[in-house]
Amino acid sequence: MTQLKPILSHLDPIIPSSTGKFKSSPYAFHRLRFHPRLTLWSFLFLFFLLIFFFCSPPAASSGGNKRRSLTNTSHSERARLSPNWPAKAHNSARPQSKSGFTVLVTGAAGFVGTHVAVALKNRGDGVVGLDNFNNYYESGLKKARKSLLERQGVYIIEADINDGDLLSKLFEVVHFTHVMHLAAQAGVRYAMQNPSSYIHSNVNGFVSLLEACKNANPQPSIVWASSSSVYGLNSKVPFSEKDRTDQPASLYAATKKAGEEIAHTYNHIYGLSITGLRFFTVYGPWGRPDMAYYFFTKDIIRGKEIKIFEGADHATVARDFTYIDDVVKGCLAALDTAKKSTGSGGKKRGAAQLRIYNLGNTSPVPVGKLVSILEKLLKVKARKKVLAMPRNGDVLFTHANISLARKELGYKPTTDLETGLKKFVKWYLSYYVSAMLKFVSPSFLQFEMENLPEVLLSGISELSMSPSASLSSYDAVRTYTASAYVILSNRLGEANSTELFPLAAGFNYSVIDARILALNASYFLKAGGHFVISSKIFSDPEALPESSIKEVRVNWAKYFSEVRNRSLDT
Ligand SMILES: O=C(O)[C@H]1O[C@H](OP(=O)(O)OP(=O)(O)OC[C@H]2O[C@@H](n3ccc(=O)[nH]c3=O)[C@H](O)[C@@H]2O)[C@H](O)[C@@H](O)[C@H]1O
Repeated sequence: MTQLKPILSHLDPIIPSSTGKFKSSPYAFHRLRFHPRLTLWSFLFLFFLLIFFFCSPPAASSGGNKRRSLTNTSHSERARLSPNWPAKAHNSARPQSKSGFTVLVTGAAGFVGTHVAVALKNRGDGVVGLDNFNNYYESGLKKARKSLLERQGVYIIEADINDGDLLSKLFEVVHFTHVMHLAAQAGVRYAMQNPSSYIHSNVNGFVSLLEACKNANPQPSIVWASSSSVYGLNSKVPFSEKDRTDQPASLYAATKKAGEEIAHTYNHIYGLSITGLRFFTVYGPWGRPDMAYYFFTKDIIRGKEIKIFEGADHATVARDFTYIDDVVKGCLAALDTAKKSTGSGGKKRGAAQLRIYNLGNTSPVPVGKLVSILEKLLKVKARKKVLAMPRNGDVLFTHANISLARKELGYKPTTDLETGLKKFVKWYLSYYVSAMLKFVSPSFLQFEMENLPEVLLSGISELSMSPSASLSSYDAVRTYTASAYVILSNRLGEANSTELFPLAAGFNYSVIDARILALNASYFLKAGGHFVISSKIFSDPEALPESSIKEVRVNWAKYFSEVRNRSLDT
């Protein structure tokens, strides 16, 4: 009976709640002893409470059938942080230039976060990154961005912005002058699959961060990423900051709009200086694989059909695609022009700056045009399917009016879509090819990354082989074969014969296409062949039945012995 006391204390007002004040009262004991029903109900209550506690899913990972649960660094996983993270953060935060800022970049392993963190570091600011490394998209890309940042001297803390304790500790260790808040659950359409992840990051996470900022002494100035999606169903073009933003078309947009209102509150009550930036479909190298330009590139290369959305009555869907370097300049200008927060230690001391700006390109481009630019750059014809835009949060078009940002931030985008996509495609191919090249001897392949798009079609002559290239180097690759397969139609004696090739393992199948095509191209070139790649990757190689995988392996081995013999003959 005694072990029930703390629990019963919440149920029975006659037992004092504070254990220190608890005195064993014969009256109380008497009441307990003579109310068996109360005891039974208490047991039941306790039982159901425990069941609820252990069975309820965390907010970020609540998912229905179609939902994907995102893994975030939870508070309990903080043990994964290196024990000397405060010292590392402290070092990383030290500005190199005299007038440099000390900036916390949240979402630093994300697309925009990585670019902004590098730009800040390069100009002499002290930068600490924070990222939860969730699995919304391929974690390898986030890790590669992290390595890039580490090479630049930026330390990233692996933690979630919802971890208030960690944030308070961080703000004690480092006196940030600025916070560039880019951590968010991105993506418009995914909000229908996993709505709670948007509330977790974009609402709860934002509040958690603002709480830490408001309590910090000194309070930092905050610049954060809102979104063009807040314009929702607004039809007045181009979108101006004065236009209505009360008709969000997706939960993503609604959470970004909520963020703008939350920013107002924290500015009003606590004197935090806050600047929101409405990004317009930002694209470029190190981009996000969930965005159309990125997965269109992947799918065009692999010959997979892409869906192009259109509005009612075949209306064109268009976006004001904005190149990453232009957006980074806008972010830095927002930090540079941000006034100081006025509060300290959680108290407001005067009115503080509150701003919102569009960061777009001011020239919307139809999605069809985006695809034709990619086709031109990749020299591969896309397999297109035009579809009515699903009702999943998308809007028909976006178009930024950037007069305000131009006037107050000096923001002036200079990159048109074709120029920006050219840089993206170059990066895409070099990123995925260079990763593959780690598996082969450096002398095996030497080619100009610039020429890779040629390779993908028929430009085998563009490929320059190292004189020391040898077939045995290819065998080295073979040892890594495993999880993914590509069909190559080759013209090496057997016109249009189709073979299944195992691809290099150690990578997610979705990221290897270009590397593999280049490798196979090199091999066949070495073998004296000419061939056209009409490649197609299985949409889900994991789904191949085990029996067919075995068969493929046998075919593969046979194939290579045949090819080797042939190449020796030539
Ligand atoms: O500015 C923003 O605030 C948002 O920009 C981005 O959203 P969106 O503009 O929707 O970009 P993205 O998905 O690349 O679709 C581009 C176009 O391709 C069309 N689209 C898309 C998929 C497809 O299969 N077919 C297609 O036609 C589609 O209809 C659309 O017209 C960010 O993802 C988001 O996080 C947020 O930052």
